[in-house]
Amino acid sequence: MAKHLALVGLPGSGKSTIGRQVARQGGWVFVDADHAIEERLGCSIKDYFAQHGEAAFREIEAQVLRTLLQAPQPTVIATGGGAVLKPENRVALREGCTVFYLHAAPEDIARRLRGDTVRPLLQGVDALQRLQALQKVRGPLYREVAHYVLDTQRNNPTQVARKICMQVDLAGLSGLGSI
Ligand SMILES: Nc1ncnc2c1ncn2[C@@H]1O[C@H](COP(=O)(O)OP(=O)(O)O)[C@@H](O)[C@H]1O
Ligand SMILES: O=C(O)C1=C[C@@H](OP(=O)(O)O)[C@@H](O)[C@H](O)C1
Ligand SMILES: [Mg+2]
Repeated sequence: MAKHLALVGLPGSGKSTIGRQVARQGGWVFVDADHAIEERLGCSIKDYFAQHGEAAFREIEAQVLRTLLQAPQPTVIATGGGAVLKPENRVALREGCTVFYLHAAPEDIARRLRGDTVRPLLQGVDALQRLQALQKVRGPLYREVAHYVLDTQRNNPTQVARKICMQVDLAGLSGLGSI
């Protein structure tokens, strides 16, 4: 039985912002997986990437995700944009959560993230081109893992959060633990 609610999507799709609002609106616990990873690492994800590389980060990310999914209380989890890359993460997310894919076009996300300095995959490159490449690889993976797909482009974060809460209510998922 699914117990948690997870948000997946490209970096900048709004997982952290909207996840926090969904939890507030629905009275659930919120966890940002990236924050949990940084607590575990004792440094920023950006610094960890620079020192150890992406593959090492993905191992830690998978371990932290596994821990979060074991939480006894229903939790809204904002995943990192690359959490879907590992097949075992996709299986664990799909089985342990109701998963919402927050979709936005790379062009819109590039605008949202103009001036971003914390996302290692978007530093020192053409952000739009990188986001387009990420979308090509990850788009099918987000869709594979998602129970619901939401277009976030014409709605602000509060509106998207409200839509998610409505969907949770409609599908009888309120309380999440009793899906
Ligand atoms: N639906 C939206 N419309 C406009 N801006 C948004 C929307 N969702 C998120 N944002 C903005 O985009 C930026 C990245 O959001 P964030 O929640 O950090 O994304 P993620 O966690 O998916 O990387 C933030 O400045 C946030 O306010
Ligand atoms: O897309 C990615 O691979 C990543 C996205 C980041 O999270 P956001 O999606 O919240 O930016 C963070 O996990 C890390 O920088 C890697
Ligand atoms: Mg985030």
